[in-house]
Amino acid sequence: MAAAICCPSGLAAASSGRQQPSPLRPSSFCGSSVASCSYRPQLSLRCQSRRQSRHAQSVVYASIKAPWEGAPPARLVLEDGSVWHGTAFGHTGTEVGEVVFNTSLTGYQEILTDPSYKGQFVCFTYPHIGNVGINPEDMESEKVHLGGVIVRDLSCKVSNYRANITLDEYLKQQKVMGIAGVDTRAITRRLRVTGCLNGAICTDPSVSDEELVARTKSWTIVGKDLIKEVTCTEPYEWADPTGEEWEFAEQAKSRNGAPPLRVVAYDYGIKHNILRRLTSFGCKVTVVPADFPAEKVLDMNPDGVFFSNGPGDPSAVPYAVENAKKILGKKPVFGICMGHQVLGQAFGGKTFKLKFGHHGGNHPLRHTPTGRIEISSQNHNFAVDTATLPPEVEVSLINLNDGTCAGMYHPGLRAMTVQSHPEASPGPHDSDVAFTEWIEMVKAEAAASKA
Ligand SMILES: NC(=O)CC[C@H](N)C(=O)O
Repeated sequence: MAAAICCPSGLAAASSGRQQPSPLRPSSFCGSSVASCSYRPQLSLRCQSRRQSRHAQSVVYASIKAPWEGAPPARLVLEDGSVWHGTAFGHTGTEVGEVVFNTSLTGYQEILTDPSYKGQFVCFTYPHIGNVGINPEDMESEKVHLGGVIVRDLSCKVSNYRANITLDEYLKQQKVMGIAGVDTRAITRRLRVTGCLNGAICTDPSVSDEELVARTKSWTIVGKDLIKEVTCTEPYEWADPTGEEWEFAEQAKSRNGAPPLRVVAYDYGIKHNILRRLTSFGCKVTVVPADFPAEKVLDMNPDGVFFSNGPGDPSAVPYAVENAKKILGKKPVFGICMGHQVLGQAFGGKTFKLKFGHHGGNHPLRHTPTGRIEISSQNHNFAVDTATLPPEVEVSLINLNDGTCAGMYHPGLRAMTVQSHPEASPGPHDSDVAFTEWIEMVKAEAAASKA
């Protein structure tokens, strides 16, 4: 049975009486032998404040026990029947979601707090996760939205002057489950062959593998409106720009003295760095809930309207598409990721589910008008079907890994979209030019309306 070959124990092993994983050797957690591992048990967090810690402290020791000491066993059960035994971190219990793999080498905190991962478990292909802890500055939203975290090797120490909590502690606080010590490479290869699979992470030994498989099979992300679970409830203003290290875009640098551009941003699960980036480009941003009526947005008479990233199936949010249709042609619009998929449908196109999606920081794109190649950060499982788009829509960006649509222009409706994340932090900045392009469009329209 395939499961028995590529994971330490499959259903066959479990049903033959082997319910618990064999104890993991310490070396499988910290990547070094016990003797060379500098983990110190039971020390409280030593990183007090950013300024104090910047020069004096570079290492935060976890207040938790070493991951292999006393951590409860956990299982990841996939809907194909494979069972992956490991060790729990974060919250305990049982959770079901769609398993996706992310190939980013850095940025697990940004991934955890990206609302677009709602309903999904992220399997990190980078083998060593947790080494920079969690800090208050790199949040992409107020909380963790994804359903579960799958890692090969949970770091036993935190080395980052900005960190104030370990990954394990943060996930406990957030009541989100993690499993460590599983073969993330084998899981990723499986997902690449079969496509995305639903999975269950479970720390409860009284729940059988068979029951967990059944639960994964009766769950689906398709057709679910997950946006309503992550959007804001009331409109709010955003005023915080990106920091100095982001001052590489001429457009953002030359904003001084210019009156702000007024932008309304639909919040489908908006990432903070999108808001910071728009602010850096001179926008005064009002964020509105996902179902905020288009008429009210138009009454606010903004210079431009933005449609954000967000979780789940874009075909399950017709109200968002209807609002977008009412705004198209009346204001310059820009959509990122879910926003791109909503606008694609508003243009008349359809979306479909990719085999295993795009999740990582090194996806190559070609900008069709110029031939420019961008390395982009990506996180999506659905895509716009170019064959369904009307002829007025130009496919502006193509994903060079699989030829799918990564961006659109609708010149007649003054609309542009990108499927990738030009704001990605951390991430390549090649796609930041998308903000420059849209801001030019908004400025031109604002100038024309005043003339
Ligand atoms: N990052 C996003 O906005 C994700 C878009 C959509 N939820 C998808 O998975 O395709």
